[in-house]
Amino acid sequence: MRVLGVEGTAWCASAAVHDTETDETFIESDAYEPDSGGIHPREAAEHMGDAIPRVIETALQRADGEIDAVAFSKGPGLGPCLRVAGTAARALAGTLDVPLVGVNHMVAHLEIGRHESGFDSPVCLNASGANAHLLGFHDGRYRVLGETMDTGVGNAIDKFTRHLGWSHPGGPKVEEAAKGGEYVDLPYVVKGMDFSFSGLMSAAKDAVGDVPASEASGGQSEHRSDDGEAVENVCFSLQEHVFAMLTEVSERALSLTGSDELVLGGGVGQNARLREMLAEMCEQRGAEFYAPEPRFLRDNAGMIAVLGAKMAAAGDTIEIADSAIDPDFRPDEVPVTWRDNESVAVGHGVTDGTSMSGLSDPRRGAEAVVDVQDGVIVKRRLPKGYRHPALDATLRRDRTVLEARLLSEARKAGVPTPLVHDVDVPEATLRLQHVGDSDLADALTAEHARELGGHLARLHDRGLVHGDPTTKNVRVGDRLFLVDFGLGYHSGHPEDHAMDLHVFEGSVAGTATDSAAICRAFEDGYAAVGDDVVLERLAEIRGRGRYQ
Ligand SMILES: C[C@@H](O)[C@H](NC(=O)OP(=O)(O)OC[C@H]1O[C@@H](n2cnc3c(N)ncnc32)[C@H](O)[C@@H]1O)C(=O)O
Ligand SMILES: [Fe+2]
Repeated sequence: MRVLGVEGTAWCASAAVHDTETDETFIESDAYEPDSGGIHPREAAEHMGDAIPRVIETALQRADGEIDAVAFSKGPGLGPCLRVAGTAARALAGTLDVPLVGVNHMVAHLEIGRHESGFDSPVCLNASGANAHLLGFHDGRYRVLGETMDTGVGNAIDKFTRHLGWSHPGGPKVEEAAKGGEYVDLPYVVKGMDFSFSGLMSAAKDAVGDVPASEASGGQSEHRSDDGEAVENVCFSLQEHVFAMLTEVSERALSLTGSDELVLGGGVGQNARLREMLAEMCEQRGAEFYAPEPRFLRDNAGMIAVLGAKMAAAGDTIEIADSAIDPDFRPDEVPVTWRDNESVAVGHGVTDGTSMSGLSDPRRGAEAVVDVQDGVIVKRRLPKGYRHPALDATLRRDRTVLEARLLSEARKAGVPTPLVHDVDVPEATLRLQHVGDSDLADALTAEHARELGGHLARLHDRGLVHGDPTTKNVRVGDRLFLVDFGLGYHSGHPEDHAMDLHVFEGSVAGTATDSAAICRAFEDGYAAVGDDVVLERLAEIRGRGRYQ
């Protein structure tokens, strides 16, 4: 089968032909480059109007007119651009009298890595301009295991470079400038498998200070402002922080799902440092890592044609009348018709291993290695080779200290936690009481979810946030125990409390079969003890469109 793909979500006007017999993909692209600033939706749509017919013509010539289906990006993306590309795709399917396939651009970023790697059921990190999220297949859909709470990763970096006056896109220029840089401290914000860039980007802008207009031009690494840190140092550190955050949450997703395969997708995936960190993390934990070649990472119609072919083969085509574009099309809205209903979430994962009982072999979680010595849990945060040593030392120390403190504060708030026998800060090691018989992930009932809801409400009431309350960080015995407070902190803000609930529900949606009933019981349990404002904020977080 030969499928012609059309891509036009934002900056890249592209058409491609994928041949399923030979597995060859021809791609013709024409990029929009703004004269100044970021992407202007109207200008980008004008570019689409010019370039889409041209790239389609080239692709058609290449295919000698033999096309069995036309696939196009239905969303997410910029409405004006999507409309132009969608109209062209519809017209072409009509003219050729072949079926039309509506593809989700984010799922395409993921599927191209799965296709190329031959992996069965990987976790996928999508690191693109307007998005950043982790996806895992479960119960017939790609579930969002974690994502940015504000801007996409590429857009965050591009905004920083706009502050420097550098032209769009900024990502490759930061990569270049970072080569001469040294480490400076910046904020690092990870909440379970979610993360946020806004604080980090403001701090990076503050660190460089005001950039004189005369210097704000091309994005060379020697730019220095009068009152701030050298630009190359900030670029270097920005990469170290942003990519370590993405690598950490990827590792947590591998742990939570028990998967040992990771694929990368999206334009930021072209960055060598990000790929290096992900590869090193996977190697350290014995997982496989695959990054597609650059032409399949940045926006391109090849990935649309490849997924379009799989969908067409599964009969997943649409009528013209149902082919409206959707600028907010989320990946978890797509019924996955082209895969067997297997699942990445096999539930054998460990996040920090605190849950391991009586094991002779140490177990490696996302966060730490845990073993049992004389009935006592020994939890060591070993250095992570992928992180810059200074960042690594800070995170290991701070998290060890905070974990010990929050475990005891939580107990005072009436929430069962293991006793802390000993804290060794230089070695980032805790000795903890062994609690419970299994993880909540292996004993996930509505009753337990309700009890957990109550415990989180008690924590929040005392101004404590767990930070990572997944089903793997709760132990079940005669009662529930909360463990692994390493991402915890103090806050009385409803947003932070609601994020705890969001993280728990994300871990349930990614792994459990009856997730709706579990989440209902969880929220009931929370409502019985806690503040309604937090549940209202949770609904708001859930409804937030994150395509910025
Ligand atoms: C909705 C859709 O239009 C959007 N696509 C998109 O944003 O284009 P994509 O090609 O996946 O990613 C572009 C981003 O990728 C960044 N980028 C490109 N090369 C980079 C590099 N070497 N290092 C860091 N970032 C890089 C650019 O700065 C830009 O922000 C998306 O997938 O979110
Ligand atoms: Fe993209």
